[in-house]
Amino acid sequence: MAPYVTEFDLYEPEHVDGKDAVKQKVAVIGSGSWGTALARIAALNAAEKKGFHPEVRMWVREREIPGKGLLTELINNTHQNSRYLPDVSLPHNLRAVPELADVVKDATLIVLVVPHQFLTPVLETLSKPGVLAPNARAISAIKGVEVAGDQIYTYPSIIEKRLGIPCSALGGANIALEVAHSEFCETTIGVPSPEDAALWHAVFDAPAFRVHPIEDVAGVSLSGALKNVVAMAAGFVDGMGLGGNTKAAILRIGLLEMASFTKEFFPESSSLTFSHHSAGVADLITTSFGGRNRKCAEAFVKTGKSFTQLEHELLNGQKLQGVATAEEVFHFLEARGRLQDFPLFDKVYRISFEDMDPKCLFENL
Ligand SMILES: NC(=O)C1=CN([C@@H]2O[C@H](COP(=O)(O)OP(=O)(O)OC[C@H]3O[C@@H](n4cnc5c(N)ncnc54)[C@H](O)[C@@H]3O)[C@@H](O)[C@H]2O)C=CC1
Ligand SMILES: O=C(CO)COP(=O)(O)O
Repeated sequence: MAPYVTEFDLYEPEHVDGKDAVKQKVAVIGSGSWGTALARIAALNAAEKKGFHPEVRMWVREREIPGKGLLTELINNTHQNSRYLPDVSLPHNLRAVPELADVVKDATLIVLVVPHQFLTPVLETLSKPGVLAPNARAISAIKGVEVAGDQIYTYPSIIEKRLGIPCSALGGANIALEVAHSEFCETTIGVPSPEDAALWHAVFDAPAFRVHPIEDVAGVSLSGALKNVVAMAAGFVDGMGLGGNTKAAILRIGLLEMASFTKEFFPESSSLTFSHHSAGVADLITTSFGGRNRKCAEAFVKTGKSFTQLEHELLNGQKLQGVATAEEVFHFLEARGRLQDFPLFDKVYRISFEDMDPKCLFENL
């Protein structure tokens, strides 16, 4: 079983003739609310810590903002990403860049944080010869899974395979706006080696953003995906006007399904990831009270509108991840003939996609 917290030595840059042998260069791919919040922390740390290139680049999908100009210029001139992270000042060493290849040029530490729907074209560009530095390593903060028939893949495993570089996972009770306002919280990073632990800890650890590395990449990534499905169930509970007892019961049952799912299909993962870490129980709680999946699921029950419409109306360009994950997980369990042991995951799908009455959520739980 993976240890409770990985032991690692704090990152110390190597020196040659009194100078840093390697300057770590951080690139952040994604500039939504979470991408911008993570880029902000990485840039604050890079400006202060030894061994880091001071500029952090963030990939921004270029667009014209009517009456205001190009989005990248707007972010670089105002040092704010007003669309996705309003009223948050960004450090001046964080630079918005529209070309993906320019963002990762010479980068040694690459943070992937696009909504999972948009990862495929990103990986296509990054996998072209010469785009990535040979010593690059990645971390995924993406919450979702990919399913093909009866096979399921986490994003770090997809990234690692496609790009041929080690990939860690970052996840925790981290609502982006709260993190960007420096409200104290924790995050978990699943790492393939102590070296990755040291580097990613150096990139992200901050007084109000405590980073705990563990040797469970799949567990961290999966818990981030599966808790979104449970958070939808929590939203259905809110939509039906039910109280705290019901929601707590749903979270407990959901956490058990998350842990059973991981134990059965990713046996190398540790059950401690769910019970002891921010990526598990803590992320489930915060998302089920303050997340976008919860909010849209509540409105789904109250209004009868589709999730596509609610995403458009309620999220101002941000993306819902739980609906797609509920669908992926349902089809995977169906293909494996294992739906009967995951009644909560099953119901979330049927309520979302098959017009099942939300009151049926509690049957067979
Ligand atoms: N927002 C949050 O509080 C947290 C989010 N996450 C995860 O981080 C990942 C990224 O989420 P957010 O940063 O919140 O993004 P978001 O939900 O704010 O989405 C906006 C982002 O999507 C991009 N986008 C929209 N349409 C696109 C397209 N057609 N092609 C490429 N990109 C497109 C936008 O440029 C922008 O970067 C997700 O997997 C999410 O679950 C994880 C923890 C916290
Ligand atoms: O993952 C999150 C918090 O850790 C955010 O969840 P939502 O996508 O539901 O807002």
